Amino acid sequence: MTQTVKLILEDGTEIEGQSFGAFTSAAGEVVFSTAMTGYPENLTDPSFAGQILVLTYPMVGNYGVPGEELYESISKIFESDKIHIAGLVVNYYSEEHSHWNAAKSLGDWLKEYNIPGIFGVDTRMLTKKLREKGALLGKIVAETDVPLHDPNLDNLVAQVSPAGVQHYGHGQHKIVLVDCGTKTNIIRCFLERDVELIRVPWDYDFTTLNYDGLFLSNGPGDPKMCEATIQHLQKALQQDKPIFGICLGSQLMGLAAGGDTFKLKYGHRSHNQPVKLTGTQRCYITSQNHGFAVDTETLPAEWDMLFENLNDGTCEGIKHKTKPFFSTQFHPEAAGGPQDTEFLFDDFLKAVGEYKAAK
Ligand SMILES: NC(=O)CC[C@H](N)C(=O)O
Repeated sequence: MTQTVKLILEDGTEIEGQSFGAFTSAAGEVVFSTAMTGYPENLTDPSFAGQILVLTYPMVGNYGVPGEELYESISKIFESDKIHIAGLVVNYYSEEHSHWNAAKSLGDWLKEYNIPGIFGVDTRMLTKKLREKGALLGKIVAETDVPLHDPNLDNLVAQVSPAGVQHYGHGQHKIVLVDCGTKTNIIRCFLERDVELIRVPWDYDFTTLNYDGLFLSNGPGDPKMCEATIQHLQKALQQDKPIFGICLGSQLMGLAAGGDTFKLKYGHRSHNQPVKLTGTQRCYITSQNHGFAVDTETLPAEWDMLFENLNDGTCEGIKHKTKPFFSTQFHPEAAGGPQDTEFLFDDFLKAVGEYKAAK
């Protein structure tokens, strides 16, 4: 027996569907992802905080949710320690699941974190609407109504960033990871390499630390909310130590460099976004999940666009012309999605090695 719930959008659209997960109401920004798999990764990616996620792949839940396993005290399976989305919208929810490592159903997992899901929604119609009008505010309404709420007005990074400093791994390169809502696969990617990782909160003054390279993580919401990170980063940009940023980290690098960011109409969320490496004809297929982008036109003269999105021409990463600073708007750590650009972690650590050798 399922219960009826509604998805209501700010433009007045009301769609009736069936409840799965928690039978509760929630508001957020409604965004869509065209990735065909990867809901365990997406739902636990802190970058999705405040968002009601519409999955365009028609059948969801059929492979269940894996059980937790730990790796160096972090999750081996998930991208953080909880579900971050505000709600989930699917066409067909598969109540039966089957997979070798499934431990529970998607619906039960959502219930554990009190997150509502709605199924039986024409997600094709909904996605067309979001593409035409842009991302809209919306809410899933069960018994009690809730007001619409724009999560981009909140400092979501402060909500998902850790409270204290943590250390991981033993390696020759000491990397500071500024955690604005990092995906654990970024930590795993570093720990598989020759790295000692110092994970610090988003507003921590890392400029006082002794390190070889600086990494800026992904994270939720509007990058302009991260004033403290931008200020610290501006100091780091005065030095020559290598810096690498992913997604929100790329936007923060752009802002700290003196450039601007803007909100994309409906964002890029999928596992098959084509990006071109500037100065080459080389194209990579990438995993993406973002609603903002660096405005390439506003970048100071000493910076270049590093990658370009081949669908809409927007900036997919930036690079300093002379110093070892670079970033990607896409996710080289994947999880989920293609792993084709994971070599960028090696490129960064190579730059760190070269910096240390030159010193
Ligand atoms: N995945 C991310 O880091 C997203 C960055 C930022 N919150 C955006 O939506 O553009």
